[in-house]
Amino acid sequence: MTLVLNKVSRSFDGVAAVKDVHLKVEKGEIVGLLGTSGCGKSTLLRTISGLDTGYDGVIEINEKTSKQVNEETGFIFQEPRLLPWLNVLENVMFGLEGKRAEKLDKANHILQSVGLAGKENLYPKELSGGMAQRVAIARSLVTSPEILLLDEPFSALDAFTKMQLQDFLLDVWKKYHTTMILVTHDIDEALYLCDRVVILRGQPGEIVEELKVEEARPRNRGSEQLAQLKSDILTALDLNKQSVY
Ligand SMILES: Nc1ncnc2c1ncn2[C@@H]1O[C@H](COP(=O)(O)OP(=O)(O)OP(=O)(O)O)[C@@H](O)[C@H]1O
Repeated sequence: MTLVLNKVSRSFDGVAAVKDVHLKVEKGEIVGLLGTSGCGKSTLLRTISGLDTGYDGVIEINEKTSKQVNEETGFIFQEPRLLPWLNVLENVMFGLEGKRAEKLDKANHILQSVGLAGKENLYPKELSGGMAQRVAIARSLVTSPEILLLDEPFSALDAFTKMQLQDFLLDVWKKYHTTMILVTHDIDEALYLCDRVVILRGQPGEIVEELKVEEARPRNRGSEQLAQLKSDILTALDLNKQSVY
């Protein structure tokens, strides 16, 4: 098991944000965390990454517990957070340690492997939103994280770019089999990408349901199976109301 959360709770100033979360994630799984605003999805992701250590309970990554920033994890935010004074290659090299030649080699390799060859010398202001987010993902992958934590990574993008980036993420997964935890508000995105969708509800947020998405990839975004799962998720979120009009 790559990741285990055992009875994880987090409060801020005595107010509970998440409560008694149990979650197990297998190596190479893509797991979606879905829930309405404020149910603690980002809080959970931050505790897993070690960016937030003020939680109760136990988090194990590869059977080790640590309340430090977990080097096994990479974090992708909603916005790319590239350094504007560095070009694409330098941004990807930024988080690496070691000799410059080795860093260059690794950064060039990852850029090549995720289809960004030829973009090395561009600066962030010259990139589209989608391209910048690809670079952010490459910057994270270059450190070979065991688990990629993605906090609404495509929510700032237009619908078409978003779909392209979802396919980009699946290409990355095919190459590296990186375990991924994806926080999203977008049910279609969760169903297109994830092996399993975990639904949180309430304040404090608690896991209320988990659904497996059995459909083989590449998935058909309009399939009946995904439509049925979407309906199940809306019901679990209490959003599948029949019209009374
Ligand atoms: N640093 C903090 N200090 C105080 N309260 C916080 C802090 N971080 C989160 N919270 C509170 O914890 C609860 C959960 O927040 P969180 O951002 O994890 O929810 P979320 O499900 O990710 O929401 P959204 O979907 O809107 O991003 C909220 O009530 C929020 O106000």
